[in-house]
Amino acid sequence: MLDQDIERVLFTEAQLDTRIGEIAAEMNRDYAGKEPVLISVLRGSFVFMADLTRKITLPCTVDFMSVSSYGAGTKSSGQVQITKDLSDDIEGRDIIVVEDILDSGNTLSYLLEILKARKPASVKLCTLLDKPDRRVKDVHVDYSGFTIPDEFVVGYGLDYAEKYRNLPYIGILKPCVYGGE
Ligand SMILES: O=P(O)(O)OC[C@H]1O[C@H](OP(=O)(O)OP(=O)(O)O)[C@H](O)[C@@H]1O
Ligand code: HPA
Ligand SMILES: [Mg+2]
Repeated sequence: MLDQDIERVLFTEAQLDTRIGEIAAEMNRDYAGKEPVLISVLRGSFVFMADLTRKITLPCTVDFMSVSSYGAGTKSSGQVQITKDLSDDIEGRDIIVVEDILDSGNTLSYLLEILKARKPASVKLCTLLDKPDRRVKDVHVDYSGFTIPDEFVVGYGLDYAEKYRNLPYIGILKPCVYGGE
């Protein structure tokens, strides 16, 4: 059972649902009269993206980009690779980048630079989790779900070595699972 590898639950399904409703309500106000493009950063943000977009009542479009920097470990390699690019042009569009977690900042600082170079009308960042203790790159966040301590978390899209993404809650992984103390 996946549950056995979890030290403690950080956010339950109900807590996630409530907070995501609040973020969507803010977006519904901020983008009234506009038609933003929500860009999901795969793979980690797929669950958050699905729940967030269903709470957005504005006309919007979705697109997907895939980047990877963690491989099978718990520390950023610092090397970010685009493994799938967007399907559509974003020039002149209001874009909202949707991420599961902002940790070292390596992924998003790289990604945001690439997206800004494509001349969108505006760029905002929405991250479900923010882990500021491990930041090495400065990244401005517009919508943040929760600030979390310096622990490796999994579930609700977040993985360790590609596992645990299907847990419906967010939990702290037992360090013994990844060889920590
Ligand atoms: O701020 P950072 O230290 O860069 O970490 C955050 C990024 O790392 C994870 O992705 P990962 O590279 O593991 O790919 P994944 O989304 O497929 O799990 C996570 O989903 C974020 O995209
Ligand atoms: O705490 C984390 N959990 C899962 N993936 C991650 N990518 C960066 N930080 C994390
Ligand atoms: Mg990951």
